[in-house]
Amino acid sequence: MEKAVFVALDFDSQNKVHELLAKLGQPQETYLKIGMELYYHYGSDFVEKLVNQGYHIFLDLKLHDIPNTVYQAARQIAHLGIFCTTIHALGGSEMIYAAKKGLIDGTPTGNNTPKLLAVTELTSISEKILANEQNCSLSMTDQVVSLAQTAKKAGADGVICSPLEVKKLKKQVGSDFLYVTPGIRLSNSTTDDQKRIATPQKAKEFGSSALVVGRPITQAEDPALVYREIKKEFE
Ligand SMILES: O=C(O)c1cc(=O)[nH]c(=O)n1[C@@H]1O[C@H](COP(=O)(O)O)[C@@H](O)[C@H]1O
Repeated sequence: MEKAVFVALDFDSQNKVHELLAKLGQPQETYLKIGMELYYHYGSDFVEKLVNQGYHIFLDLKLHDIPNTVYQAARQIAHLGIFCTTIHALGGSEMIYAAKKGLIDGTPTGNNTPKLLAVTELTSISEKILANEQNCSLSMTDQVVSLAQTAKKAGADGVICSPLEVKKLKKQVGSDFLYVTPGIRLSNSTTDDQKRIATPQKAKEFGSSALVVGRPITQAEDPALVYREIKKEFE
């Protein structure tokens, strides 16, 4: 996982996924993220197909429910042979603990338990939205640190956050925890709906463990070129 670049497959059809993978021309060790869009369309068969082809799959379903429901869902997810999955840290420590236990209990003997990543504040949330809509009196960084501390205590393996928070997180939460960062944009990319962004180079300087990149790669004229550029900048 260290220094992985997860390509976010935010597509509405399998054909588009296969077209992109053919363009990337990458062998099996590629890290891919499957999100709600593909999962709700094709279900777990599609996930298992890519797992069986040897890809490292980040299944991003962002679970957020009562602990028992999340435990049962995580137990099912653990059968799929995926590399990591997500929950919302805002669900609280009991829910995070239940997710971790579900992943452990559901992992078939001999397989690795999927890593559990807790989403802190989405990278589409600004300081202003945090204050005005979530009524949070902490600064963004302090709120992310607080959620990460809760997630770590409850057994998560890492968090999803913006690269902008990683430096402080490493100091206050520790280096023995994963900091996986979306909100990645090259200096010439559009920001789209992302608010807390950084370049791969900056993410590297701040200490991100891994990147999540969607549109800058998937919507590029030459996705393989951009993918290689991002990997080179980050590694
Ligand atoms: O959990 C995530 O992966 C995630 C968390 C977050 O805070 N922000 C965020 O953008 N993501 C995901 O990362 C990807 C970013 O996509 P792009 O903005 O197209 O690079 C999307 O698949 C999002 O679902």
